[in-house]
Amino acid sequence: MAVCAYFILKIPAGAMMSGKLFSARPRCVLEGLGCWTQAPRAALGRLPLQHTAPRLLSLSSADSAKEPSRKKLLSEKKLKSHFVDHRRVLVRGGRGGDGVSCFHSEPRKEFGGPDGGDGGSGGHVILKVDRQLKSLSSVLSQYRGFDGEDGGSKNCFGRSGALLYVRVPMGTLVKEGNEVVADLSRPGDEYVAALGGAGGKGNRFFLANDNRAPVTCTSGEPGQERELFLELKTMAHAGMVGFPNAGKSSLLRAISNAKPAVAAYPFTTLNPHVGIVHYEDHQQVAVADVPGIIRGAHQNRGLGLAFLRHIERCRFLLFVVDLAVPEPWTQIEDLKYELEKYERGLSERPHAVVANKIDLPQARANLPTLQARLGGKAIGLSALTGENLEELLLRIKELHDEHVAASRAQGHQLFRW
Ligand SMILES: Nc1nc2c(ncn2[C@@H]2O[C@H](COP(=O)(O)OP(=O)(O)OP(=O)(O)O)[C@@H](O)[C@H]2O)c(=O)[nH]1
Ligand SMILES: [Mg+2]
Repeated sequence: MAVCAYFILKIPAGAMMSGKLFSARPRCVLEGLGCWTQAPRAALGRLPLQHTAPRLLSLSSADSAKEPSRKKLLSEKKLKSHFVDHRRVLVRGGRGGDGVSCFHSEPRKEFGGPDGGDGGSGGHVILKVDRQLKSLSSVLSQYRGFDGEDGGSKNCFGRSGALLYVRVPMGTLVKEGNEVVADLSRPGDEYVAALGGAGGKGNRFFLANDNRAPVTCTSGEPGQERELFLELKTMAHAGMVGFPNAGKSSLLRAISNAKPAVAAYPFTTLNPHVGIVHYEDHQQVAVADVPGIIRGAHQNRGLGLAFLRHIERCRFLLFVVDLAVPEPWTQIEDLKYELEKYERGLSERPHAVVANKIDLPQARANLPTLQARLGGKAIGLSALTGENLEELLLRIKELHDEHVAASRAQGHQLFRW
């Protein structure tokens, strides 16, 4: 199944304003709020709102000063045609230029000897990471490198073909057949997809003691030809997984400036969306929202699991459950089971459990049981009203900091959006 996707990356204009740890709340919800201070974790459940310094976490917003964006949002269906997360590409290196056979001749120098130059070599086709790209949609189905120029008389060598760069998004996996040949997961990564052909030799090259007038010249070689499969694995720090309608997209809208569609029917989200959460210390955490998973997704029920490739590389996960359904804790078991079916060990990544829709009475009643089952680790909140969002934000930061520390200890390069 061809999974197409599009993700929205919007960095709020207010993000760089000083004194804002986080700024992306819809105005209607938080209008009039001052700022949030970092309260002790135990007390966070009750949301103490304090209008005191120091400003650590601000949900009042730059938005309020900002004019609403007039940019028209694309529907999920349209996004599908804009965002491509896998592509088959035929790449062929440039052909080498031909060598030339000719002889030097000038007045009073009848046998000037061979002077046919070599052809230039063909240009390579190179895949190069471009951090601005977020989809493979700009990648065409075929690329042919630039040909080398033919050689010339008077020992002139042909010019080599220029390199042809194909820009791909960060997180592109290059496969040939079933074999992974390159993983372009860091900024600036390059991969030579097809080598250019060698240039041919002119007759000057064949000059030898026993052959003073060679007429032989060779033609340039064709470039390498390969069929490659590009697969995009979105690179975000956190990946949100949950059943359809759990409120993942609502949550992403609430904590970042991304605008995924929200509706009361399942499978509203068809494409991954990435939103950026901005913290006061200028840290930016990318959070990905993917389509909903249902029980049996590994047997291709619902939208299947193919889109999980977009959270495969997330450093930590957010399990989002709808607390208003009967026995919401079973959702977590089902989600973990499906993740394990997709990739072993995926469900054991560092994670947080987000119990959404706490504003509903039946949800509030379910929270103590869920907490008891999870040892008090669930974060009860409401994406709709904004209740207790800051506990989630702090937990995301905690998980991110742990990941940063672990990466530094192992000497890994950190990636930034
Ligand atoms: N009462 C209440 N409703 C919510 C809350 N969060 C989301 N909803 C509603 O739940 C419905 C589904 O929300 P979405 O954000 O689209 O859910 P989703 O998990 O992204 O769903 P899919 O994209 O289909 O997987 C919408 O009608 C939301 O308005 C909440 O905190 N409280
Ligand atoms: Mg959604």
